[in-house]
Amino acid sequence: MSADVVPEKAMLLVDQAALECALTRLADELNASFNHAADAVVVLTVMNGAMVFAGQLIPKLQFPVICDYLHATRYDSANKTGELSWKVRPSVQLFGRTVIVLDDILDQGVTCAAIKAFCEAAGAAQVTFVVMVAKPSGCRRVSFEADFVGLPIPDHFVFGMGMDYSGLYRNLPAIYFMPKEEF
Ligand SMILES: O=P(O)(O)OC[C@H]1O[C@H](OP(=O)(O)OP(=O)(O)O)[C@H](O)[C@@H]1O
Ligand code: HPA
Repeated sequence: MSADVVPEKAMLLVDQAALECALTRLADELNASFNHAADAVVVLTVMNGAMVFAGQLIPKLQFPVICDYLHATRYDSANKTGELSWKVRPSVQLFGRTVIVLDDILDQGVTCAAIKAFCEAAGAAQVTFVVMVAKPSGCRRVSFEADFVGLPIPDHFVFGMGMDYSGLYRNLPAIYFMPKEEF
């Protein structure tokens, strides 16, 4: 997608080159941590936001993986409460498995905390959270930190690289934010 379809007043926060570096570093860290796993690792992508992140990160992983997804969202047309609503649960059995969860953004922490509780209740042996970007800990509504973070970002509403702004712009290949006065 070319820059002329970025919304007016949007500011670039992380360009494509910086994202590529962050994804390569994340993959190196994951490859170092999981290359001795005895069994295939279940990689769960959190739809919708993490689809672009996962699509770029997963091909860089060099250990056996079973790819699956879950769909959980806090905001959609049927739910404006900010509570997590589950649309699709993972299909693969998590019991006894090593699980890596990929999400695009850690903000208030509600989504990741609920997914962690779900995986633990399903009997996963180990659950590791990998997020493309993380807002500062002060943004959390529940206590949660990811195990691996691509890039720390400031507390702005961000979009692009899978993250939406009013349902749009997930296809932007970089991360943008809207200045607070425009938001
Ligand atoms: O840390 P939190 O404050 O819980 O927010 C993070 C979550 O919010 C977004 O999902 P959203 O519910 O907007 O659905 P989407 O992935 O379909 O955009 C994002 O993709 C994360 O999964
Ligand atoms: O800043 C954000 N942008 C897009 N989606 C989000 N979900 C939580 N925070 C954000």
